[in-house]
Amino acid sequence: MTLLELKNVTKKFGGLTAVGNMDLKLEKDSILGLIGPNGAGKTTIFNLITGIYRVTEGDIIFENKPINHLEPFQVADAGITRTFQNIRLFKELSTYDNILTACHYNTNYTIMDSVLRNKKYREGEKKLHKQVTDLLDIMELTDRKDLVAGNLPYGLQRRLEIARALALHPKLLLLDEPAAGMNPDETIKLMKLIKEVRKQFDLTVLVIEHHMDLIMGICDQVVVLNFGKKLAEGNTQEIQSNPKVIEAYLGEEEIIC
Ligand SMILES: Nc1ncnc2c1ncn2[C@@H]1O[C@H](COP(=O)(O)OP(=O)(O)OP(=O)(O)O)[C@@H](O)[C@H]1O
Repeated sequence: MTLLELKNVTKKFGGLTAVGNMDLKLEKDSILGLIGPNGAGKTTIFNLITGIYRVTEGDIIFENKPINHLEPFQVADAGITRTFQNIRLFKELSTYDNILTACHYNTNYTIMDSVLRNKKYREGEKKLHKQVTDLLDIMELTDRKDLVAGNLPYGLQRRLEIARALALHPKLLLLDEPAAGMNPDETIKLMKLIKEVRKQFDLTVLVIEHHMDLIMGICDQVVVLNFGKKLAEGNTQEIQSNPKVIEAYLGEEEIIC
């Protein structure tokens, strides 16, 4: 079943076509990798899906409904969350509180309940605490829960961003360069975590990444972009042996991995 579809999507910035006539299908429960050289249009696609940018032309369909007119918070409500290329945590808050702020989105008590500290509020808070504790555990951040997020090592900040995105119970998770700045050991650990959370949360994942070992290690399908256009798509083996991809992108592998 197709969860997300881009139909003939174009995004122009003035005279620059960042994404041109893009068709893309993302099957439910799959992990799709989006790769391509710098400036190929990958992050623009994330910004279009999440409502940060408006399409110039075309449609974005999620669960059979168009979402390209929705505001970012409505896209999140529909079940799509993301992480950012440039980490966007609340750097002064603790690891725990960063996840808690996202979990608060799921509460059903009112301001009045919290002022009165009534049963509904207390039960809601207990549920929140459990959600945060579970996410800390899954992302292996429990022993850092009291640390200020800005002081976490880079790799753990990236894991915290994923934990925060998961707090909204997404159906589709968009990861923008989740392994950027990570060493090989951290990358291997991240790959394992992404596979685990995909299963545990029944997630579909769209991931942008320059680390080819991560893409080739976790993706079911890969789409290669070049100058805002689709250059190739297929499974990891097909992509690795595609001469057009090798020429435009994978030939650079030694530099980017
Ligand atoms: N808000 C914007 N205004 C003008 N041009 C933009 C804007 N956002 C992106 N672009 C341009 O669109 C093109 C695609 O950019 P995009 O960030 O999507 O590429 P990318 O594939 O994600 O690159 P990278 O791997 O470096 O992150 C680039 O030429 C970029 O300069």
